[in-house]
Amino acid sequence: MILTIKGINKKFKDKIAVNDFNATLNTGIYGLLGLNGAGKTTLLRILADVSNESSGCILVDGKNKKDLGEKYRELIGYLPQDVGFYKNFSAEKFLYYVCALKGISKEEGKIKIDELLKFVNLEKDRKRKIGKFSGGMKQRLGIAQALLNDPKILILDEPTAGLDPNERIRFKNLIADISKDKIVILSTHIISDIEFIANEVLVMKDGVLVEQLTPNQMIETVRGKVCSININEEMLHNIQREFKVSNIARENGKLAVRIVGDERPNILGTVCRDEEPNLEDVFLYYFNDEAKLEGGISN
Ligand SMILES: Nc1ncnc2c1ncn2[C@@H]1O[C@H](COP(=O)(O)OP(=O)(O)OP(=O)(O)O)[C@@H](O)[C@H]1O
Repeated sequence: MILTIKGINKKFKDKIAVNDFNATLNTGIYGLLGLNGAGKTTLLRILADVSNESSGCILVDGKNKKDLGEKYRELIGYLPQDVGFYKNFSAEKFLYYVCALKGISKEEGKIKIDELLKFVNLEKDRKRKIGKFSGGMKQRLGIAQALLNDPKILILDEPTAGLDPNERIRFKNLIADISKDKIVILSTHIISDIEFIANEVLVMKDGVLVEQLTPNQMIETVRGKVCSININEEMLHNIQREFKVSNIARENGKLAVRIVGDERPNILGTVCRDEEPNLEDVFLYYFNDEAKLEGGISN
């Protein structure tokens, strides 16, 4: 299956949220990466057919979303940022409710619900009220509801938001498992969420697709632009002001500072060492000054 996003534009009054977005997606996992407000949700809502594009079109194997109508929606599984769970519903009741909305019969639904609750590891919690679920459990239930109609295109909007590290790993494994015969599109602003599972990363900035590359290709785009230097602590402030710092660590009483960018510091008596780039460096490079180093100095 080939999903073609062709010249998609979305305008809200005078705001262009998605700007001439073009991409071709095959089976596999695609990470849609961008800062808050980049236009990810807007694009995913258009792909999920809950919002209309201002112009452009979405094609599945060359057929227009608008002409396919209901047939298009049957291909889609969608996990929005806010699912709108009913707190008093049990997991099982909620899934039956979604089946009804999707036009899946009770008999067919029962088989699918049993299978999916097992798959997302919520079988023993099926009778529990969603109001008592953790963030990770809710996300797994969200995935289950998106998979009820066995979609060929799975759209996940910030699926790892609010998950703890363990839940994140479990969730990533689940996605990798699902993606064998599907197009999975997953939006995030956290690079580690897609580092090892995405076949391709689509970098979105101010509504525009700026790159569509494999994680390795992305890393290659910053090769030669990552270095580290050892400095005294009092120099850190100046370095941070002038360069993009991706990591700071203490080393023998000095600070080892990792820097990303086209330019390198030229400090008398210090040597700039070339470093092997990683996706964190890529993120910092693409998102420039908007992305700030979170956390402090690692020891
Ligand atoms: N209904 C709307 N009316 C007006 N402006 C909107 C509307 N929806 C989104 N926008 C604007 O479009 C831009 C893109 O928003 P969008 O939610 O798609 O970004 P995002 O990348 O998903 O960010 P986030 O991660 O914060 O959800 C933002 O500037 C947002 O304020």
